[in-house]
Amino acid sequence: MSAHGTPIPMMSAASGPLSGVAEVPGDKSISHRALILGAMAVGETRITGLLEGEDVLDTAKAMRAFGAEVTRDEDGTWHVHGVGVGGFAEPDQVIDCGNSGTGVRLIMGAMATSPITVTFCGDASLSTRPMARVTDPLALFGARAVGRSGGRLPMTIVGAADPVPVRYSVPVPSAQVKSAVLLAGLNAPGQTVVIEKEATRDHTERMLAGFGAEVHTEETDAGRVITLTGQPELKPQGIAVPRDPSSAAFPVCAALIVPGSDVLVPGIGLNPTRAGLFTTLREMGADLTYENEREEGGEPVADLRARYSPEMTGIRVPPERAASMIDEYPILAVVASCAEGKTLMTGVRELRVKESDRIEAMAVGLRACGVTVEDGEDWWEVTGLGAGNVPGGATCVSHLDHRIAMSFLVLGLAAQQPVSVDDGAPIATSFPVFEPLMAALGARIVRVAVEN
Ligand SMILES: O=C(O)C1=C[C@@H](OP(=O)(O)O)[C@@H](O)[C@H](O)C1
Ligand SMILES: C=C(OP(=O)(O)O)C(=O)O
Repeated sequence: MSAHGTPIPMMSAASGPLSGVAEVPGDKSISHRALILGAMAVGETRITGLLEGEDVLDTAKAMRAFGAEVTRDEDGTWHVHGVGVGGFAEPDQVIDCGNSGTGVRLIMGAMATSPITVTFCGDASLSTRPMARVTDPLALFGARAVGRSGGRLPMTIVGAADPVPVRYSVPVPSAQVKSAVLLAGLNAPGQTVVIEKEATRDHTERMLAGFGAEVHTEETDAGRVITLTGQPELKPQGIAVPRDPSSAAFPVCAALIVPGSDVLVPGIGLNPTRAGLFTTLREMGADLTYENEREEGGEPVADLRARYSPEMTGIRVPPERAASMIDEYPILAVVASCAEGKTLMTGVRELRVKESDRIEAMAVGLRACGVTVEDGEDWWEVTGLGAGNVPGGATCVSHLDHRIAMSFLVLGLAAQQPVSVDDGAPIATSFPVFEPLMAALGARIVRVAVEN
């Protein structure tokens, strides 16, 4: 089964130098938040650069079901007419969040302090992912959740009619959990406090402040303490979504491992809570430079230039960096396969509960491509073979996971034999223009016809 339809088998093969400019689409995390906060503001929010991937389109659909008016101009500008904090209507249909953990968890938070009852579902991947991490703190506000065993979707949330504010220490490093609690806190009276030991992406805090909410972050010995004052009137915004560093990772890493490549990826968001991969690649010896560093819409941005880097070496990636590159470990493992020596990644337990168990999915596929990978619950280690030495030649299983599919397709560009993936359909959840964008750089990535 694919994310939203028929599987699309794909294959990639050794390519000539990749060159050109790769304009990757808008940031997925920021796009979800722009739609949700736009729907909770009073008046019209205007969004440019919104990611039009399936995950975000499912969130747009959900916001309509809650009563917001969400429209798109022909030029790709989106408009959200919000209903105000506490103004969500009860949807008359099940909210299908497709493949998106961010979508379902943030929307659960946003509705949990309104007196409405909502049933959520998702695809086969999302239906395996843990939701108790969100419904536990939402229960403290007074919301009730009934789902499948193990706290899985489909799940119904009965929102709190008289919510109370909450003080919550997030037990796992998760921006989705933090954001769900903050969004729930919007419609609770008084102050909601979230404490996170490890800093995770802070787009919700930044955007809440942009919409006029009173939100403060304090760095303490216990971690980040975020305090939100409830029941604000959110003021609609103009939001320019920066390009997604998690999508930029694919053309950047492809350029580093394909001989002769020189690729420019302009306008990439380099919020420090997201940029860990690029720091790691530079430590490995990648020829990766930041050009034209600037600030756009309150986020640091630069043009990334990546050139073929045959001399990269394996490193130990520090566990405290994990949150800032959590979605980038699969593609880092591909680069690590083409570097000299071992790359050890620790503190990465969370990779096991993404769209797939990403350590397992990558380890199995890389081994089939001739790379040695060892792993434990919270770590994995890739033994690099050096530039040009990865055999490839396998069909890898994507497990409904866009990042697994894209990672193996990038590996095939630098491997000795082509690499196939059983299903590239999930790529459309986050990077709908991956195929034409990579083709324009010179990458040989094709769909494989299925015989009936
Ligand atoms: O808040 C977000 O937008 C996201 C948070 C991360 O998930 P967790 O919060 O589960 O770590 C990340 O993996 C996901 O792609 C997007
Ligand atoms: C983990 C991811 O997304 P989500 O949790 O929103 O499904 C991702 O995009 O890599």
